[in-house]
Amino acid sequence: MSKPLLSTDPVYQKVQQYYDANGAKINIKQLFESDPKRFDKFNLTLKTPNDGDILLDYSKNRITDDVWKLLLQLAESRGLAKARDEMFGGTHINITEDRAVLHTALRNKSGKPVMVDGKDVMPDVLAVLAHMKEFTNQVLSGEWKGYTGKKITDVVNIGIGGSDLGPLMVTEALKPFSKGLNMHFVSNIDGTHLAETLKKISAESTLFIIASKTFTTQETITNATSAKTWFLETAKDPSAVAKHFVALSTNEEKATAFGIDAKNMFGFWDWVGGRYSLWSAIGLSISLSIGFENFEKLQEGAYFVDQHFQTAPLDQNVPVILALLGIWYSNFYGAETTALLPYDQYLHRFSAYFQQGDMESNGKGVCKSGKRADYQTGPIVWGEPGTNGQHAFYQLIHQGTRVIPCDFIAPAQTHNPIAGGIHHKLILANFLAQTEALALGKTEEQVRSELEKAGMKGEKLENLVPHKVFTGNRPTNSIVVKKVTPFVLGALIATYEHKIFTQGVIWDVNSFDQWGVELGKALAKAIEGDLANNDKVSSHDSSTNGLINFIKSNW
Ligand SMILES: O=P(O)(O)OC[C@H]1O[C@@](O)(CO)[C@@H](O)[C@@H]1O
Repeated sequence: MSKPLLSTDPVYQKVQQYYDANGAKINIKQLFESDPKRFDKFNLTLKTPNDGDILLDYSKNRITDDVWKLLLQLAESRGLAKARDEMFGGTHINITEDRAVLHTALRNKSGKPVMVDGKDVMPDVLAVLAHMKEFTNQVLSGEWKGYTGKKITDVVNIGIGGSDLGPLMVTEALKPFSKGLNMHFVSNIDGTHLAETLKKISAESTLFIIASKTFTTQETITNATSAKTWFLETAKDPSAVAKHFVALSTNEEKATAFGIDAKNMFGFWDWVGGRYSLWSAIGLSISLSIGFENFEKLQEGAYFVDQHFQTAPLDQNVPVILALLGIWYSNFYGAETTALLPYDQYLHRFSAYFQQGDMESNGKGVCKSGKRADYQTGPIVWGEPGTNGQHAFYQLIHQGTRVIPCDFIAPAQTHNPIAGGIHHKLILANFLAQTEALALGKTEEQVRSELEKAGMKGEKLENLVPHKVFTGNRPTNSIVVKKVTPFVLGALIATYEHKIFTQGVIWDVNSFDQWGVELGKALAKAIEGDLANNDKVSSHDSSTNGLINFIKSNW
């Protein structure tokens, strides 16, 4: 049963009224001045079994007790609890594809069944995990040999979107846990991506993973075909393919048609969305990189947050808190983007991962009811690791005209305490300073006083002052973990998955289909034909005709 448009929800309208009356007056610095213990009220700690605490500090936000209560009521009025139970319960909440959404089943450590259409899917899930474990151990032990008898030294994951971004992000984030294989990721159909990778590997000691939920994605099949051709130029014997190619897919028919041996197939199911699939067979490259035991710890971290998300009261629920803050800024303050800023170099692909995770889930303009949303839905997600971002775009975040809610993520401990730990102390100091500066800013009086102390005066000083004022009042969340471990990373990823889910419920969009990627693919197919010869084209709009004809006159 579809919901009324968010804008017609009585609680939403109360939030709007509160915003209209107070939004412009809420000032983070004043909130801290009026309540020096503000942090105590707006922070939450998750106590993990063996990986330390995870702290969420959401006090540096433009929220008062009153609006926070209203936002929590909004989550209730939009039926979050019921929607959450439907997801975990296997209801076909992906209504346009008539599918359940159960990436959570992949990491279900309860020992209890998960029913999809009357069938417990856990035996199949566990069977694939067992196959992944066996294969991982065979490769890492050297038992699995290439066609010349050499052990595998390099793994090339060929996939795109959810079949690339998750494995790439996680293997980068958990490099300290690497078991020693050289990991490569090829995603772009631009031949450069594969060509540059092939320069680094030897056919006889490389395992190619063809990762594709549908096994129809043009980029992946093109790259896989070229990789197989390259491989056979050396190996010659087609039977060697079975030792060097495996497939991760829901489509066994297409994978075997490609030439993958059925026993080298690692399957998953249509109730696993591509951008939620790293927990599935798609995570095989992760398992090969860090070992199956660490892959399971990654899953356990996600399961820990699944439990938290399902059981914690909404006002003590980390994904819900992050979701409601995002709604407050996007639907009321008009923020169009949100920045993910990990202060940990290993997490350098974290933001890129959630560009797909968030924007492909909630980048929807039509609600589940079929009505067009007359309010903002999914934000633009972006970001780079600190401190690099500080030297690229923090000028805009600090002094620009836009509200950019930022999530900072930082580990108390580094994996690389080089130079006596000074590097880590400095990155932590920068992380802490940035959130403080964004919240509190620097007043005109402070600027003037500083410039006068530096000996500046008169017109020169007056002209400079406005340019050096920091308005502050720029909202941030800080998530601090003890150390980035497989468990902690799994918890972080699941936290954001459930934040995205929660926002999708409130906006009433289907967070689990992605029809928006289809039109471009279809048009590309048509243009492929135009590029098959040197004839001038005139069948498109004048821009596309002009572009095609220019390319043809220059190739
Ligand atoms: O895993 P596959 O089926 O090759 O899809 C790859 C990616 O393509 C999409 O854009 C869907 O077409 C993403 O949703 C998906 O993760």
